[in-house]
Amino acid sequence: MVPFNVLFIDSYDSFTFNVVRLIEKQLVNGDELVRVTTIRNDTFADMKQLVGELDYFDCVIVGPGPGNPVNGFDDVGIVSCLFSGDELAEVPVLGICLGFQAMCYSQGSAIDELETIKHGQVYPIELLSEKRFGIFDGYPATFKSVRYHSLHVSRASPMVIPLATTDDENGSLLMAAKIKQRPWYGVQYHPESCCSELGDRLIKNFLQLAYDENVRNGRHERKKQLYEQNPAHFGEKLAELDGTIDHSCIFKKFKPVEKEEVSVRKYNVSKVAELTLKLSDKIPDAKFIMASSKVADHRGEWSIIALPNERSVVLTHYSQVNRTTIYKWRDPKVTEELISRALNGESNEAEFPESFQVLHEDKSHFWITMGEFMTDKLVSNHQEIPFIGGLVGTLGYEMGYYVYNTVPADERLIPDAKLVYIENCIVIDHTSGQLYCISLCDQFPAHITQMLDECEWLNDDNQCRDVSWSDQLPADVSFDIQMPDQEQYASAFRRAQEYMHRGDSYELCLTTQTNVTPSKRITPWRMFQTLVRRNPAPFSSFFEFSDVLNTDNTLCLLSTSPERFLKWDADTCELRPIKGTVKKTAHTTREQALAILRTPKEFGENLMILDLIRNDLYELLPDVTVREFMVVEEYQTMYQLVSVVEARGLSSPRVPYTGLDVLRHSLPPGSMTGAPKKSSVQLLQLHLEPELNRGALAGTRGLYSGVTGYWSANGRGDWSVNIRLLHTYNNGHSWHIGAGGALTVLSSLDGELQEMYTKLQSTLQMFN
Ligand SMILES: C=C(O[C@@H]1C=C(C(=O)O)C=C[C@H]1O)C(=O)O
Ligand SMILES: NC(=O)CC[C@H](N)C(=O)O
Repeated sequence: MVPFNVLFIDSYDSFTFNVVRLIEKQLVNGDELVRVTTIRNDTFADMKQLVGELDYFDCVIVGPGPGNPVNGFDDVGIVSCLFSGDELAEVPVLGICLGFQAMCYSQGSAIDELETIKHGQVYPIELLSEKRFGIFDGYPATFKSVRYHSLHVSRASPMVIPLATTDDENGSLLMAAKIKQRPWYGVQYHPESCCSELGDRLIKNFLQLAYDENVRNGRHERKKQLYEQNPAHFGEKLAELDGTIDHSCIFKKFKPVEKEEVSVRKYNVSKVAELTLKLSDKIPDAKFIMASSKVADHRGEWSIIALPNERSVVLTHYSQVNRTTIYKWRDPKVTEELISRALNGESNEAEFPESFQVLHEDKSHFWITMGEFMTDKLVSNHQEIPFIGGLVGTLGYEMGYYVYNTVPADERLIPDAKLVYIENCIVIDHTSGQLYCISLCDQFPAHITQMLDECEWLNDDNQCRDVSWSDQLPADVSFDIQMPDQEQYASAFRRAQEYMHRGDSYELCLTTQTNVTPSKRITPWRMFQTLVRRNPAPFSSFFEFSDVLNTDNTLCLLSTSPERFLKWDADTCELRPIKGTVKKTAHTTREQALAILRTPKEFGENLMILDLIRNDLYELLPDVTVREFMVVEEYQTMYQLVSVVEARGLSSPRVPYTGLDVLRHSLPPGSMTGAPKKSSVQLLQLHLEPELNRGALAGTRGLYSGVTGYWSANGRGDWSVNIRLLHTYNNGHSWHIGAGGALTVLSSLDGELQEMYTKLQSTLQMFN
């Protein structure tokens, strides 16, 4: 039987797939499955192209999005002209938010900016008394729904039949309507938000109305005939439209096998978090650390010390020149000069040492390179341990969707991603007090196990806590600190407000860059030791890559991140977006922080990102739930509002994706962009941040706002957001610190400036 087909038109919104999944969950006419085909608002250049496709669909749903339907195709694509001609006259349509506004506008209604804008706010929607049928069949007189809009239907034309309203500071506002003589319906609110009630009923009612309408007007019969004439062609047509949005996977999923060479040696150790750093300090070899310097529920339970060796392969991507280098860690034949010539295309392969390769590929293909690199290394061993070896490293902000490294190719080349393949590691479970020395090839360094065997304090909490290093940096070093310019910040803030008032974004995470130059280089390890003492956090990371010998062109990253971006195991993904920040003073209690963090401003800020994260997950996975809703977490210098979202289904044979796909797909982290992601990222990168961060590299964020973590050989992964970190591209001769926060229409300049400084201080304080 041919399913009930819905054409969904997406305006590059960050809530799209929340709606799409809601539609797919419904059954029409009791038992007909619903199939949704999603296209973008610019997939077709005009209505003539789209009209030929309509007979394949039972109805059209026009989703939310940035922009204003009044501004035409450039702003909202085909949504600007969907309703103006007769092409859709008989087609049942549901417009949501932007789609609703476009529909009403086409009928002669006026669209204007709201006086008081609502982004991520819950309101009672009141049905006009006689309208509790049709799309509102079975509804109570009022129900709660989330609003995300700057614009509204300020004057409804006579063609618009009002169905629902809400009241706020703006007066009474139109929240739902039907168009006269057309099977067209629309809602201004967002039925798909996780804080909206009865969203599924609205969709179900609409789909049923669409079915009944099509039976009446003959469209149902036409679609049936089209299908019966050539079912294969019908299917191909839908597949072709589905393919207009790239949902390919990085590599074909397979079941890895157990490998005998994997060795694990266990020690009982103290549960004290400082153990990791104290132990690291005793290991003279190079190491990368993903440590918990603050153990808390569900995060920071594990610490990892990854030990690179001469067999470790280093993958580095430079999107400025679309090239990836692959070589062995500290291979004496791989020099800075060789890399530089290879990246600029000045050398040929015959000159390359054996371990060295350069791939000409864009950042999107880099993910495939990662996947190919790992496919023969994935094993089924030790699923209970989060990391057993594998790729560790960092992916910068510009690796994400819609962001580009805008530093010209003839300027200094900045890596956007660096990952090192690790065969040996120490993994510590702080909750059970277990330490594992793991080798993927049964060659764990003997001198380290010997050191552990002889170590007398591994089990002694007090001795573990007693770290010997200072919380101060060496007194003979001074620091030149270039802070963000307040005037520039104020100007960017005001322009951000204009964009949000115009409806181009609902939330913008505006960030600044601070540069610190020490009078004398301090080793990254010494810097990190002080940083973690000053600002302990569950996701502290230390990466001094030093992957090429004899060069200062080396990437280092010292992070004290409070925020997990994405963790995955065999079936489940977990994301923990933080949105909402209160500075800690001697007088703020947790209760007071909670009261502030639950005000409309912080609530809306968090909800928008929560819905965005649901969307990013729903795009690939069928089962997404909000496990924790806006809880307060306490850190050294601030309180933060955190939500936890979980998605299941990675192990399902119906899901072609792996955790790596989810990671690729959901970068950059929504908590660092704002919503909708595409428009917000572009406004930030092209219009707001270049001037504000003139000292930085042409408006790029670099490692800040990216992620750091691992993809383990046993298939698991865990990545934290690159915030509260220092990073350097020149081995610590100068450091960059990013700090920022999400702006909404409820933000005040002073409040946001304070928040940005509070975050900046969490790292900058180490220089005092
Ligand atoms: C932008 C930063 O932090 C992000 C923004 C937050 C906010 O707006 O409340 C909170 C945590 C991070 O997701 C930063 O620390 O620089
Ligand atoms: N969520 C939306 O669809 C928003 C529509 C429109 N851009 C507005 O801001 O009002």
